[in-house]
Amino acid sequence: MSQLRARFSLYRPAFSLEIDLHLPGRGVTALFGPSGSGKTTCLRAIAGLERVPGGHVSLGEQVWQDDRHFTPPHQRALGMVFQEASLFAHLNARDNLLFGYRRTPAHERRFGEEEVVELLGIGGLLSRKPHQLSGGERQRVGIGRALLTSPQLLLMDEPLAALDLRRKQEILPYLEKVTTQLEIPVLYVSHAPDEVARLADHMVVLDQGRVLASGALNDVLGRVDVPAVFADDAGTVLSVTLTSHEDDALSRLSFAGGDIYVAQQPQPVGAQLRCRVHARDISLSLSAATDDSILNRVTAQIEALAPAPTPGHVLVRLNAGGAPLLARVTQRSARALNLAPGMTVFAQIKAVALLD
Ligand SMILES: Nc1ncnc2c1ncn2[C@@H]1O[C@H](COP(=O)(O)OP(=O)(O)OP(=O)(O)O)[C@@H](O)[C@H]1O
Repeated sequence: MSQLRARFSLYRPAFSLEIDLHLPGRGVTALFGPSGSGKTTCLRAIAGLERVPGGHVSLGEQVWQDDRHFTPPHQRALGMVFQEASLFAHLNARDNLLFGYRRTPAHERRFGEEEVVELLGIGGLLSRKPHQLSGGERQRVGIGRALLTSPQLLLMDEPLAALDLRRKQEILPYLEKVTTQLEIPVLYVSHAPDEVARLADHMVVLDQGRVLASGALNDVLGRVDVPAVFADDAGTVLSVTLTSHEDDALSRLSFAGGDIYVAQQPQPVGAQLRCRVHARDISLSLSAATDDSILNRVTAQIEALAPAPTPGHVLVRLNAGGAPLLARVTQRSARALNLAPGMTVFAQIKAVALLD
């Protein structure tokens, strides 16, 4: 597995970036942070588009930059996808797709045209010029073009940011297919926590040019010391199994920490799903009170507490059968209940968003 290693510093008059990352050579790593935190600059430096003297960038055995050596961007085995797919206006979708493919030596080609066309569902679009495509379709062709250069790393800079919500929903399943079916690591820039929760396996949090956290998605999402960047969206992702469809229009989702009931889901029993649980949707209780209308309640241990970004609140990290959960409660309630690490509590889950 080719690990991505990036270590460099970059100085501008009003901004500096300090990067020292070891990233997994598989799956999707989200590079997350507020506007201006340095995400795009970091990606550009990895691509070689931004000069970072003294830095080191390598993918597995391939050293793209070190003290003695600098591989120019076009010789790095990487594909880039930006917010707007910059397709060649005079070429139809197929010729755009094949642009990089034809320039890639046959023995270096990893994916074929048919495979990529099918994966991205763009078979019906091939004869169209870019202006005859919707924004989402253009983006799918742009992703296809990047893939057909047979990259060993895909860099995506907010590929969905220019699309409205409907188009985003339309393209997300294709992105998921690309990232799960092709064995190609993806570094994915986003400032949308829900997008990250849906797509990423690994996460790096940048703030003001510094790496605040880097690790497995839930380890980072579950940290109580970095949520200022998540603001109101703090929360974790649960991996669950759909274990029954109930006769009152609910489906049961099970994980090691317990069961959760949600509105009936279309997937069959046995399906593996991911769901997002926001800290703002979990309240805590010391007893398993059943005289309220809350349907979902799991037992959990408190692992850590820290001030939440919202005034007057604390974030509580919980362990529910090994799964991390975050709860946001008022400081007043935390004091009244004497919440402390090691305590067993009942986490009442008011809402769950299915990601699949
Ligand atoms: N060419 C440039 N010259 C000088 N400063 C720049 C240049 N490009 C970006 N910056 C500054 O560098 C900082 C980081 O910018 P960058 O685009 O990497 O942030 P970002 O996290 O990708 O932001 P966004 O989410 O808004 O795209 C910002 O303060 C920005 O104003």
